[in-house]
Amino acid sequence: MKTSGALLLIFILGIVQVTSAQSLPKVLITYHSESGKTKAMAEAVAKGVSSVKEVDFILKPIAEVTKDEILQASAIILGSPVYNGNITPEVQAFINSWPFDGRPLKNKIGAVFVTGGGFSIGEEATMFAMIRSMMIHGMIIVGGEELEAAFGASAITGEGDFADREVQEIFLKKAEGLGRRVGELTKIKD
Ligand SMILES: Cc1cc2nc3c(=O)[nH]c(=O)nc-3n(C[C@H](O)[C@H](O)[C@H](O)COP(=O)(O)O)c2cc1C
Repeated sequence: MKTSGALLLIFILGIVQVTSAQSLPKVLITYHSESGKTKAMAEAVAKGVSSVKEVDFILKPIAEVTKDEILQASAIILGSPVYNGNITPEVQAFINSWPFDGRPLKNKIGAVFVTGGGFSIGEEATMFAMIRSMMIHGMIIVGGEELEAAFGASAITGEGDFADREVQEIFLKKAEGLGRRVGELTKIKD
């Protein structure tokens, strides 16, 4: 009798654990990156999200994201390199693939990050291209923790001291702060 009681308790605890693991809000961090700079920013965003307890995240390139992952995410943090002052065609195609009928993305949190070769040759325009699309879907837009990441996190990767190097710490910190803020707000909201 005692043994069966203990087994029942273990079974119930197992169910509770599985249920609570399943119900954690999820942040989808996704990006396009050809030479690794935007990927490095995405990893820093993930570091920020992972510092928040009871929030899960998925980190993967846009090419690997499924429709279910988009639908199930409580927040989407999207990253693009700047190409000719804009998002890349791959990021545009990804956004175009988001389900629209019934506006299933409405009230999900949205945030953005970019990397661009130079100062003031497209990084803000690229952030706003993604933000505009997110707002068309009814998403709630969130900027970074710092004033210097007000619209999202950006990194300069090809000009002056920032050329021919890894993405610099000052930019990675902005990305991390963005992830942490989105994580915290996702937790409050869900
Ligand atoms: C086709 C192409 C167009 C680009 N256009 C711009 C641009 O308009 N402005 C800018 O700041 N950087 C531009 N860049 C530089 C990239 O945005 C920059 O190198 C970025 O960090 C690359 O990201 P990735 O390493 O994740 O691919 C361009 C790069 C390519 C390949």
